[in-house]
Amino acid sequence: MNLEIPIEIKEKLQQEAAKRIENLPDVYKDLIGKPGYTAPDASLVEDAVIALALGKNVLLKGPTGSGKTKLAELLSSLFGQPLHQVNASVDLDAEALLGHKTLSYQGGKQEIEFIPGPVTKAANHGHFLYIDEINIAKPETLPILNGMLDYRRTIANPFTGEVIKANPGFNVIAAINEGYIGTVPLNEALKNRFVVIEVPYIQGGTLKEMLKSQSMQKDDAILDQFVQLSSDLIGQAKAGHLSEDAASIRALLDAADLSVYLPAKRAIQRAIADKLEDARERALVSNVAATLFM
Ligand SMILES: Nc1ncnc2c1ncn2[C@@H]1O[C@H](COP(=O)(O)OP(=O)(O)OP(=O)(O)O)[C@@H](O)[C@H]1O
Repeated sequence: MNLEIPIEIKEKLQQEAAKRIENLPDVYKDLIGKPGYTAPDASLVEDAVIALALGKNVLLKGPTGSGKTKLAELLSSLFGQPLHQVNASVDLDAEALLGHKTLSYQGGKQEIEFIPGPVTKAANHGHFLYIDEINIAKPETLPILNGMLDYRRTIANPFTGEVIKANPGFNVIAAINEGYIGTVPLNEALKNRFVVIEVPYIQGGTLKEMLKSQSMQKDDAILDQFVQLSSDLIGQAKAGHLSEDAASIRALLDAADLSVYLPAKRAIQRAIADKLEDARERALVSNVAATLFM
């Protein structure tokens, strides 16, 4: 079976992308190749920009696949700053944040060299730091960052004995996915150092616009059905019948893309239902899909 994207679709996508890029102000041009973030309302981006401009740390709080990483990329590009990223995990330790020592050979001589990690690089260069899934990290790891997150904007580097000082332009964005399995409530002292921006799943007309620009599915009526599917899945998740992941926009985009080549119900089964652990949840997603798609 030939799964090559039809040339007309590729060309159309390229033309649309070129048109959008042409109309962008310069600061957005860093986003070329990465479709940007679509906000549920203008105040969300505006509040985050103001908080960052005032030197506050911003905590993006929202369910999986709600666009937190896209928003962090947009914010750093609006400030014209590169983004250094930490993907938190239970194994996250001081070395993964600050850097590590290694042996190097200079002119035949062995030396100990410090390789800076994302926090050190962002602080030294006055860039943005993005800590994704910050509430998955072990609670004892993150207090290392406290000094960097408050007015001191410095921390002692335990590996070199030097002080790491944040240069102007340094900003911190973190993301949490509250209630997700494996996460722990964020330590109060840490949470206290952030301004919180809620990042919900986009809905209705905003979701349709985003799907139109990011999905390969271009059929207006089918996109409307996907928007309705999203709303129904969010409703079921809110009522406690489905886990929040089922309503992820990331999974919805996958389903919409697949629906160009597969019947929509099968696309939804592959991209959304089959990811769920619980058989009843899988059946519920299939039933919701069956009410909307033939
Ligand atoms: N509001 C939005 N604007 C633009 N794209 C979005 C939006 N919401 C979701 N997406 C799309 O959904 C996918 C997931 O987005 P992203 O990785 O930013 O989510 P996330 O909230 O960081 O997810 P996670 O919590 O799983 O890390 C991306 O392909 C992105 O393009």
